[in-house]
Amino acid sequence: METGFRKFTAAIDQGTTSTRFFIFDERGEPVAKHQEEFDQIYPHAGWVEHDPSVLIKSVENCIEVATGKFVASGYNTQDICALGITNQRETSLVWDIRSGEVLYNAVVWADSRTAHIVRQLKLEGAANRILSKTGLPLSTYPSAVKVKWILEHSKAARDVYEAGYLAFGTVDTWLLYNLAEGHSGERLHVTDVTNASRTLFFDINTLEYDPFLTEFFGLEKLLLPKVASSSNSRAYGVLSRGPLKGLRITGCLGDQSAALVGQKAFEQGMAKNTYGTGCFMLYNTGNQPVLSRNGLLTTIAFQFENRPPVYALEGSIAVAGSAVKFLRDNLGIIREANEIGELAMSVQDSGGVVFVTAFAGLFAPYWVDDAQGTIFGITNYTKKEHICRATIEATCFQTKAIMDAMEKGWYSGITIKNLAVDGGMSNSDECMQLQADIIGIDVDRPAMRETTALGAAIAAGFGVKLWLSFDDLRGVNSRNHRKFSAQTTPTQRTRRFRQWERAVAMSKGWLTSEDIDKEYDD
Ligand SMILES: Nc1ncnc2c1ncn2[C@@H]1O[C@H](COP(=O)(O)OP(=O)(O)O)[C@@H](O)[C@H]1O
Ligand SMILES: O=P(O)(O)OC[C@H](O)CO
Repeated sequence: METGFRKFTAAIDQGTTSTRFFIFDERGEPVAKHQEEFDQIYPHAGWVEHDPSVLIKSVENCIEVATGKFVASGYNTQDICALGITNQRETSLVWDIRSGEVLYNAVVWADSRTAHIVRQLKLEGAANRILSKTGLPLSTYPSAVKVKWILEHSKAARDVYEAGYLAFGTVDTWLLYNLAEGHSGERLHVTDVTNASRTLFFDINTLEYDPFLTEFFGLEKLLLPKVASSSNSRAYGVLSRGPLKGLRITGCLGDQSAALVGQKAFEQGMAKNTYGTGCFMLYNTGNQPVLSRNGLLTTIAFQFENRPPVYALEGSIAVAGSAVKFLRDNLGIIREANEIGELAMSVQDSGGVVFVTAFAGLFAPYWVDDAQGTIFGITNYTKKEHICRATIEATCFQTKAIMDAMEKGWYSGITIKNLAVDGGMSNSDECMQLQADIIGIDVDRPAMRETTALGAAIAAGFGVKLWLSFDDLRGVNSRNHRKFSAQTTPTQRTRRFRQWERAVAMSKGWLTSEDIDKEYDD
């Protein structure tokens, strides 16, 4: 049994596929955790929703079970000094601020039902202005278009909007609204700068909502959450129920930002790549937002209290672990996600198969709405092992395309010397070896790969002054990194990547404008 006074930090990690709760010690080692996968709702092709009440329930369960384990190990909950929240970004919810009644399922970031709205909005010629304010392209990915769709299709939401009571939130805001309260017992409607920077309502230069943007989307009456720094001693209140009731919440940030913090990539020039449901590379550009001309996003990486924001260039891949899940749940090629690596490596190569996993168009650096998942190069020789390999390679090739886009940009003189990785798919040695083989630089994986949750816990720890400077984190999550080095020649890499690029080019234009404009009944 552990004795003695220790300071623990806790983190809720509400991801796309699962929810987790962690309690970390001061070296960033998890001492208790619980994780639950929850149902994805796919009402039509390209649509993805989450049940808002399931999100809350899964967080409550995870807190309850992990806290039970913590106490059973002899620890005292009084020694947990702060809680951080991190979440899938862009996923959008609306509710009646008077009653808390939710008015539609959460429309998930990867959902592409808004392709027709985006096509129309692009015709208005404001895309460049929007990009320079928000760092985001007009696409199906950010929140604004999802909310616009909800208002066009849900009478209940529209009525509450017209009456001026429709609250909007990303998942962090939704959780804080339901599971927390302010220091005077008030209900919270709050978010952090990183989540706000994914909505298309927020100007990342001024750190304020921009009326031009809400007007552009026709959403002037929407109630937007207050925006606070990612590490903040007061804005996020305390937990209002459960075994950790009263625990201060002093960290809140989007999951990709949290992973950057968890990897301790605090300085300009540091980058990380997180292989979760999707895969997201963030490159720290310091205190200046840098706009990309090569299909990357500009985002707020994090902002600690009383400090200026830190920005990042981001390469977002919509489908990574979700393609592994697709092989498991839809095709039945594997029974468990962790089988894919071994199967992929049991063949010498993909046997000429290239899988463009554009389940809902392609994100960075391509931004193609009219692509759909396409498998090229199938022959009589093709076995499921080749498909497994091509599935992993799809994420690895997109990662290479993003690295190229970052390095090609004249704006920052970026060279990435090694790639810090984490997230579900990074658990597979085989996936990480294939990644190194495709990019030709070292892949660096920490032993403790729950960096997203750790990043939220670090933000929370700063909010209660557990740590005062980034130097204080020297001992946190620094043990046992593993390096994967390329076992390919430059010629092999170039040849394989060209084949991938050819496949991407051929997958474009599969959906016609008629397909895109097709509306389903709600
Ligand atoms: N050993 C593995 N090999 C390949 N993919 C994996 C492995 N373990 C998990 N995954 C994939 O990683 C994803 C989950 O990663 P995670 O970081 O938990 O995602 P999220 O935060 O989006 O919920 C799943 O889609 C799963 O298919
Ligand atoms: O659930 P993840 O980890 O793939 O992350 C989702 C992203 O935040 C979406 O932008």
